[in-house]
Amino acid sequence: MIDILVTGGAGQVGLELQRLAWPEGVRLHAPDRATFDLTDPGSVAALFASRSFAAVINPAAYTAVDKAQGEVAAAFLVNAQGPALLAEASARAGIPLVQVSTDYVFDGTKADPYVETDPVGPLGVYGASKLAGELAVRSGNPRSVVLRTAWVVSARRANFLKTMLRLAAERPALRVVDDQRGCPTSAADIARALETITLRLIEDRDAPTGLYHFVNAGEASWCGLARAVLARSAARGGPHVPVEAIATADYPTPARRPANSRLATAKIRRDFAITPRPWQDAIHDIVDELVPATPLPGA
Ligand SMILES: NC(=O)C1=CN([C@@H]2O[C@H](COP(=O)(O)OP(=O)(O)OC[C@H]3O[C@@H](n4cnc5c(N)ncnc54)[C@H](OP(=O)(O)O)[C@@H]3O)[C@@H](O)[C@H]2O)C=CC1
Ligand SMILES: Cc1cn([C@H]2C[C@H](O)[C@@H](COP(=O)(O)OP(=O)(O)O[C@H]3O[C@@H](C)C(=O)[C@@H](O)[C@H]3O)O2)c(=O)[nH]c1=O
Ligand SMILES: [Mg+2]
Repeated sequence: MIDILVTGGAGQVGLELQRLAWPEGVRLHAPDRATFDLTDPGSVAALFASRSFAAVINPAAYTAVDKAQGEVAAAFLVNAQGPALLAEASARAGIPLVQVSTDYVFDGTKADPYVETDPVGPLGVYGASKLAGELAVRSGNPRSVVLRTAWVVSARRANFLKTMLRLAAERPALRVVDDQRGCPTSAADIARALETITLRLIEDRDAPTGLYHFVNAGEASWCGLARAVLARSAARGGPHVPVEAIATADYPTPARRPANSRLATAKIRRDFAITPRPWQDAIHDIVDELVPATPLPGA
């Protein structure tokens, strides 16, 4: 039996990893936070002593971008110290580690999509803590992949897509920033990419390691994403309201966010033969799950 440890099993990506059909003979272990705290050295040691894993996937994180500005220690504990402990334990066990990271490691000043070799420069605590996690993983376990993704959406847990549907049901109109551009990405698609990478690392000692970007194809502003979500909702008889395009200056937040955090995916396409689908297709699947189609009158 091939046992794979998945952290943060109740999060967006952790849940989708468990919804995937894994090959026969592969078993996921996704302990909840009450039974496994990745920031506690004793908890990590006990889990690794309890069975021999073939690989670790770490999507667990402190993901509250604005709140992190006032909770620096808590963000670094989960996003940097946790990954450092996992890197140490997995390296000692001689197994690969796949870490999930973020587009918010970039400052957003580049005109084009970011590639893996571009310099980083996080604008906030969340991005800085995730960057520290990347470095801890890469230095602590050479058999590791750090997968940067962005703008994660799914039908479960809290995310921007679900916020837009909720607000559309509560308000006559929405105002959403149109000058931050990125790549909306389905948690289910991230889970499939993680599966491909992890199985490859388990099977092949010479599998590629290091930094990779994975996002759905295409790009959007938050305003564009909101409009696409509500258009799909409207088509199914769900909540929809007009979305006004505003500037970042008109929507003040505690954390600064990059104006451009689009990620280029040529490297993961080449090394892992992973082909991301357009973000619009992913958004349709998720909205369709959340907004059951209303039959037409008389139908
Ligand atoms: N969400 C996004 O838009 C983006 C996310 N990412 C990265 O992708 C990864 C997955 O994100 P996503 O699925 O959205 O995250 P979620 O916030 O949905 O889930 C994170 C999970 O981590 C768990 N967790 C937090 N602290 C600990 C701890 N100390 N020990 C064990 N588990 C812990 C949470 O537990 P609990 O259930 O108790 O809250 C939760 O289940 C993260 O690494 C994130 O940084 C990258 C780009 C965009
Ligand atoms: C709710 C709302 C947000 N906004 C703006 C605020 C912000 O600039 C932008 C996105 O809002 P959110 O706070 O939902 O998104 P944010 O928490 O910044 O999302 C980020 O999460 C972390 C975990 C990541 O790693 C990133 O890739 C990214 O997905 O939209 C509006 O303009 N109008 C609104 O009604
Ligand atoms: Mg948020």
